[in-house]
Amino acid sequence: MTETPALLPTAPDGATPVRVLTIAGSDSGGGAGIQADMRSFALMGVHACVAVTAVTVQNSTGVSGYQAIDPPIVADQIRAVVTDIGIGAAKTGMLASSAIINAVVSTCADLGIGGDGDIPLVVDPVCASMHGDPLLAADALDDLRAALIPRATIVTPNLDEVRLITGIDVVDEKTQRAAARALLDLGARWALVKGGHLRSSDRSPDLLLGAGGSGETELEIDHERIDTGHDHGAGDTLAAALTAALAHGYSVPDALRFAKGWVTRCLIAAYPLGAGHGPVNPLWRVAGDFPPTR
Ligand SMILES: Nc1ncnc2c1ncn2[C@@H]1O[C@H](COP(=O)(O)OP(=O)(O)O)[C@@H](O)[C@H]1O
Ligand SMILES: Cc1ncc(COP(=O)(O)OP(=O)(O)O)c(N)n1
Repeated sequence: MTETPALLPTAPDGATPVRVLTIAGSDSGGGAGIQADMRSFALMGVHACVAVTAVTVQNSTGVSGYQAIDPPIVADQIRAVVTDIGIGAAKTGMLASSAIINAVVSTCADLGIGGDGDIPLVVDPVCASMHGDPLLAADALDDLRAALIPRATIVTPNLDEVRLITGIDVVDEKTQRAAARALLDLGARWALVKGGHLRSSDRSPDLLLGAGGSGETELEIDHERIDTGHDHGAGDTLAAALTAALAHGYSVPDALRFAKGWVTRCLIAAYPLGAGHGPVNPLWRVAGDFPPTR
């Protein structure tokens, strides 16, 4: 078995890199949402296109409001970049409302993103910020379950999101597995139940379940907990790394091995910001000597 590399291959100077699309909300504090995606994508060496779904008013202490984008404008952003620039994979983050979920789902279906299409779709089912501020209307949960999750190549809820979506309270490995199965039953090809919020544990175990080869594949991917209060954007960063690796053609389990290494390294480098929680930090990639330009 070959080892999953810690970094993705990069394109030589002047060559078009692998492209991805993030369909997500803006975080004015720069730590989560589109901003987390963009900085991780850039530092992983992929070109990221963007479909903005909402503009949040957010800092390190929470989200005080947001303005959702008109659903046809969200759909048009997706169509404009996919039909011109082309992408190897896409991810969804904050989608704010049922109307945006449905616009995203029907546009992705038209363009072969997720479902049985050729372009993998990572669904990070963002429902609320880490402070509990809502980022998805409560009446949009049915469409999340019935329309978006069935298009997901992989769905990546945290424990709060899994409880809202499946009703299962994950407290240990058994309930984590039951929750992953419930997500597959909703129609996702793969389900990753993240253990970042299993606060009782000194580990951070994520459980992946899905269809691989002849039967079902299960992978528990674990890391010692990093002792940091600065984990804002961890879920976005993990999903962005999964998306980049899938765009490079990795299998879902290998993409997860890469992504877990990436987010763990970003948690080690996380820094304080403002009065609340600071962000996970992919800027470790630019530390060190600047390489010669010629
Ligand atoms: N303190 C931590 N130490 C190690 N890994 C962590 C820590 N917090 C989160 N993770 C990992 O980061 C990823 C994102 O998880 P999580 O924080 O649960 O997502 P979200 O940001 O969506 O709430 C998962 O792989 C999780 O296991
Ligand atoms: C605009 C926006 N999108 C997503 C989130 C949530 O980010 P996530 O990485 O799930 O993590 P938390 O830091 O909130 O746990 C957000 N806050 N804003």
